[in-house]
Amino acid sequence: MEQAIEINALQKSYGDTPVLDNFDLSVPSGNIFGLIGPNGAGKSTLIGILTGLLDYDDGQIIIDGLPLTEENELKIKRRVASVLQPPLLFEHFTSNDFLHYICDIYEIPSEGRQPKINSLLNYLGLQEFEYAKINKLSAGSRKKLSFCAAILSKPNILFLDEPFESIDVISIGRMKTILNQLQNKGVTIIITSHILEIVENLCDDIAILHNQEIIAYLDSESRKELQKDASLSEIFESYIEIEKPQDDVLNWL
Ligand SMILES: Nc1ncnc2c1ncn2[C@@H]1O[C@H](COP(=O)(O)OP(=O)(O)OP(=O)(O)O)[C@@H](O)[C@H]1O
Repeated sequence: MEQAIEINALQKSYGDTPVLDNFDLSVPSGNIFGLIGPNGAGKSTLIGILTGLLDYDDGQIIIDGLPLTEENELKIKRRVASVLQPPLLFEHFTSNDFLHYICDIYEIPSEGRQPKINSLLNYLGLQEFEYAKINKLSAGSRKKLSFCAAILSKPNILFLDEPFESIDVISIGRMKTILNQLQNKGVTIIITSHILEIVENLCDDIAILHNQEIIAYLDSESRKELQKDASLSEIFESYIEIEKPQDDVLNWL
């Protein structure tokens, strides 16, 4: 099976503290891939590295068949898009100007652009904010706008770091519909989320990141087997060894 992303022996530390240690991961092409893990596990750090925003110390990364080197960086950036946490936006642009700017960067033809922008804004409940300055938008609207920008750039690989945080249920449903359509077109989607019910329903393969490495990789076969008797939350808890607090620890409440 072709891999959209291949990571070998990746090392990343902040100062003396390792976050990813001898880290390996492959994501199959066309997968909606869920990366889950406790707070501070390193999910955003990994997404930051894969989107070229963060440096790493050692290791090999191949994205869409191209080794992540300085030479390939621009080519890779043209093939991937991301929604980061917090989303990267230009605060003083209007929503509409921002989306046009993204289209310019990705050389999306100007003909037919506005109807595409409007249909996305409309579909995700952002139409009334078309001419609003981004710094006036709510947290959920900012995230949805960042999602629109990522979709407009027509990526081969889409990185979504906590895409559903602050989003209302109707918009979540619509984002999921868009993601399923993109998958049907062959796009690979990598999602980090703490909302395990969504990950469970939306994702194909799921990996658990903990203690600087992938401690479990659940492909569709192993998920079928494990999820006969347990939800993803229960599976997650069974893998993450967290010291249980004593029952009376919050008696002071
Ligand atoms: N710029 C930074 N400098 C120093 N340490 C950092 C920096 N960014 C992240 N860290 C640390 O790296 C570790 C991994 O952080 P990261 O944000 O990647 O985790 P995460 O899995 O995305 O967490 P969460 O689920 O809470 O968003 C944490 O211990 C965090 O404190």
